[in-house]
Amino acid sequence: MDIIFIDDFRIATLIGVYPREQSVPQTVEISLQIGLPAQNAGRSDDLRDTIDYAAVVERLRHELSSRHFSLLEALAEYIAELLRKDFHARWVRVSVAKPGVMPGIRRAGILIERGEKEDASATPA
Ligand SMILES: Nc1nc2c(c(=O)[nH]1)N=C([C@H](O)[C@@H](O)CO)CN2
Repeated sequence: MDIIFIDDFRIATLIGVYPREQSVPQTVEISLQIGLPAQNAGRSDDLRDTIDYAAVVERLRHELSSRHFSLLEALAEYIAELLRKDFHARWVRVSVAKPGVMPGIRRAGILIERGEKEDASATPA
């Protein structure tokens, strides 16, 4: 399995359980690991054989500009599902965090993994 990663994508969105959080956007930090079959693009050197990380970022910008989630868990689940269904990721690790959410805490968040990490198509070395 090859893993595309996007680290600390910072974006403002409506997120939170409290009333104020439903009208004032907050910054969240999103990190993604996106697993796909090994070596295809490495061998072909063709963007069509992989997942375009720029397309992922643009899609998330679009989605998060028009949605509200109460929990970070729900946002992470939404992103994981989108990556698996629309980008055909085999396995994803999604972390979503709120920076500075409480005094003395750098950030708090959630990390989820979805899909199969084993690469059934991998040939033994
Ligand atoms: N497990 C979670 N706990 C909390 C969340 C969350 O998304 N997942 N959210 C909040 C509030 O929205 C908080 O961020 C406001 O400071 C509290 N706990």
